[in-house]
This record gives sequence, C-alpha cells and structure tokens, in this order.
Amino acid sequence: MTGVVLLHAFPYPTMWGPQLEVLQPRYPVIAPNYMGKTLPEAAEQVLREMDWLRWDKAVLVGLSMGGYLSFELWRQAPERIAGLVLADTRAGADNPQGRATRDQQAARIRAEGLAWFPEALLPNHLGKTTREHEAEIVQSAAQMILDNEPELVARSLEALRDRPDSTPTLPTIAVPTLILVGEEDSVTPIAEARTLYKAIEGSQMLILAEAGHLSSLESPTTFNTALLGFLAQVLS
Ligand SMILES: O=C(O)CC1=CCC(=O)O1
Repeated sequence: MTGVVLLHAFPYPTMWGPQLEVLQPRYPVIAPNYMGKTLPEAAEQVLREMDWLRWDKAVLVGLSMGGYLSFELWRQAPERIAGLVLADTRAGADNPQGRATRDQQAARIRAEGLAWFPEALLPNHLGKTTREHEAEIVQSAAQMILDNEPELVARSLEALRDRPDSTPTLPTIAVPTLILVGEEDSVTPIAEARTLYKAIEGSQMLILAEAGHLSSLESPTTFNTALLGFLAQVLS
C-alpha cells in the first residue's frame, strides 16, 4: 500500500490540520511528530511507522524542516518513496552564522523557556499578508510554538544546525516531485525553490500567492488544490 506522510516544519508538529481534513477521506495519511529528534532518527521513526502500517511506499509532503527530512529519507530509503512535495524548503546546510544563532536560541530556550520564541520566529515564518490580515492564523501559529516541550525545541535546533548539505542529493531524486513556495516566503524564498526545480529532473513548481514560509497554513485552499492534483497524478 502507498500512503501520504506529512512532515512538519520547525517547531509546528500540529500544523497539518487543514491538509488532514482533505486528505483523510481520500488517502491513508500520517503526520508524525519528530520534535527533538535528529534527522536520521526522525527518518528511522517515519520508516518504522510505515512498516507498522504495512505501507511499502509513501508520498512525502515536507515543509521546511520537513523538506530537510525528505532529503534524509531519500538518502536512506529511496525505494520507499513514491513522490515528493517539497514546500518552502532548501537544500543547503546552515552557514557558520546560522549555526551560531541555533546555539544561542537553544541556550536561551533552556534558560528561559519558550515564551519569547513566537515573537522571534513569526515575523519571518509568516508572510506580510498573513501578519496584517489573518490574526487567527498568527495566534494559532504562536500557540503551536508554545505547546512544545522546550527541551525538544532546543534539540530540534541542534538537529537543524547539524543537517548536511543536501545539494548533491537533488540530482539523484528520481520520483515525481512538486515544489511549492509562498510568494512572500522570506526564509526559503522563491530563488531557493527555483534551485530545487532546476536540479530535480522533471519536477514541477508552483508559487502560492499571498503566502509566506508556512504556506500550508497561510494559503490552505491553494496548497490543498496543488497537493490533491499532484497526489491524483502520482497515486492513480
Ligand atoms: O530554520 C530554518 O532552517 C528554516 C526553517 C523554518 C521552519 C523550519 O522548519 O525550518
């Protein structure tokens, strides 16, 4: 059997509500929470869940950190992957400044908890349109951050810091791939999506209007239409 695995962004393990709503009546689908795990550990967790469900393959839908994990899964078990949706993500590793910021943030979370973290993340993670006009989405994203166990957030920052450069992985990807990016994504902007599109042979790419980095939350209708269209192609 082939299912759909939704791989969340950091630190939003419960972000897939709008997608689960449309997918659950149509496809076998899971949305694992891998906060606190390294990417290799998270990949092992996903493969174990697929084994338990007796899925031989899955379409992976990875947003941001979920995209980083999709690359890791492709390296570990390409034979288990039927297709990829890479949303608002990038192939490159952190630069030294990015790694230092992860360390500072992890140390502050361990010292102070998470109360300060939504204000640090959301101005970048949400697009201008959402921040100015969608107070409910802003509030819900903030609550998702606060609902985490602080130590798991700190460990995930270390996992992000330590992820490898996936650029050499891109040309090896040989399954149908859809690349999505919010037009207002300032974290992994359109140029990053184009890099993926150019390096993954046969991939498709779509820019989502009025969405930022968390495009599945910010523009769920457009995101879901693109996702369902892709799944209909791959799983028919
Ligand atoms: O911090 C990054 O590398 C980009 C990012 C934002 C959310 C996420 O999952 O990763």
